[in-house]
Amino acid sequence: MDHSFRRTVGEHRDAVRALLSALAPALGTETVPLAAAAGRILAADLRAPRSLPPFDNSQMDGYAVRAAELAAGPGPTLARPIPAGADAPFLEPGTAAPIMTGAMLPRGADAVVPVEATDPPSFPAFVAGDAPYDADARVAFPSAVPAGQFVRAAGSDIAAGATALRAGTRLRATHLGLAAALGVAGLGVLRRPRALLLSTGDEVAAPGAPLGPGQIHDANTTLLAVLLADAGWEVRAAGISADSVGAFGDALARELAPVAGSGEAGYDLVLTSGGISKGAFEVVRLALCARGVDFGSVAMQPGGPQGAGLLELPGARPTPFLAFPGNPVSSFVSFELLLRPALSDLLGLPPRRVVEARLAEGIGASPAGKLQALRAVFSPGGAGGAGEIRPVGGPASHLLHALASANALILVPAGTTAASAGDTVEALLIGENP
Ligand SMILES: Nc1nc2c(c(=O)[nH]1)N[C@H]1C(S)=C(S)[C@@H](COP(=O)(O)OP(=O)(O)OC[C@H]3O[C@@H](n4cnc5c(N)ncnc54)[C@H](O)[C@@H]3O)O[C@H]1N2
Ligand code: MOO
Repeated sequence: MDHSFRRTVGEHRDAVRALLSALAPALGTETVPLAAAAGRILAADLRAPRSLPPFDNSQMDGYAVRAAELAAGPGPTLARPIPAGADAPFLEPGTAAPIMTGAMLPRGADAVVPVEATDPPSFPAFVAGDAPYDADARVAFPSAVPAGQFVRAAGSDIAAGATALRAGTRLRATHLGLAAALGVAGLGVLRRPRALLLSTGDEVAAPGAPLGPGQIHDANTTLLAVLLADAGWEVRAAGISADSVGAFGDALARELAPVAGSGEAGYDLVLTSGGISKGAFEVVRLALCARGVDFGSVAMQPGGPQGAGLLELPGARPTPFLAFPGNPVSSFVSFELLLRPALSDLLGLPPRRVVEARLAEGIGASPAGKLQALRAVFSPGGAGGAGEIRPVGGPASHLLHALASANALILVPAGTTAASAGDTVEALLIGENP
């Protein structure tokens, strides 16, 4: 491989995909209780161990009846009420059984008449147990009731043995509610991949720490940790390494030392920020260019400087490694354009949506030959019309405030250097995934 690459966004994205492609099969699985499975990836198809509903039951508070009897002649007399959570006794011909929503439909019945459709429109006192059972209580029923009315048939939601959830599903509340209804207490999910995050720079201090002259607070650790955690990763934030090749190498070696007893490093990805461009103290590049990592430039702005490779440190397992640029917006754009697509492929992370939108104001000075990602606010159009998009801040990669107020990245193609108000552009939505 060329050790100082120049790549298009697509080429580097593919390189990142290739680097991480071994990840999913190597993750292994674990079984977790349902409440802990939210956001995790289902490891194998879940087959329904029973039907839902498990038995025919009533959809209304009312009376279980034989529909044909109502049309035929004198109304049925009242049987004893059917308690919920119990086996329903056979419905004798000529009778109607008071039944509550969810109670088992008695054999012999084929429809339910809601109580408000009868006369009187409320249950006699014995139904609630407020009076002794009264075989002489009379209720008038409508005469035309279709068979099946208000009956929830066994298996009408899902039949026993059918596939309830597919392997690869990123589990949400609705999936887990279904598993719970099927009586499944825990699910086999992919082990969460583990990432090690390391920020670099003598000028960078942890949020909360006092700042010396020329120092700034570390935005990247938080930004990247949250992006990875949202994507289902377990993240160890190893802090900030000084701008010294020795200190950086020591920090990496310490973090990647084999986990006691397992003989393996515990990370599936190491991600650094900063220290990779053309300065005099580019620690990441200097420390790792001879250790399996390639550094170079990708035709995008922000996010041009990049490093990627299989990190080889003595005593540690080769580990996928990515180096993002230090500017916070560059790190964010690198995650969205280069890393997220690989995570979507591997881990079922929903891809970001790309939309077309009309520019509310013109844009200019996009660098020739580079894809530019401009921060912007997208407003969806009404009634099928294209939405509108308005750039916020500017193209520079230190503008975190503008990034925080953006919900989209305008993607200005490599061949375009300017566009006018009213032109249609493509934008990546970076707000909540649908
Ligand atoms: N002569 C050149 N200089 C630069 C070039 C170039 O092509 N020629 N490229 C510029 C571009 S583009 C970028 S992006 C940056 C990338 O630089 P590095 O990845 O080496 O990052 P640093 O120099 O360490 O930092 C850049 C910038 O970001 C700030 N920073 C770093 N870490 C953090 C953090 N964790 N939280 C907040 N801010 C951080 C740092 O203070 C710098 O201001 O290089 C350009 N230079
Ligand atoms: O690529 Mo740098 O990320 O423009 O600021």
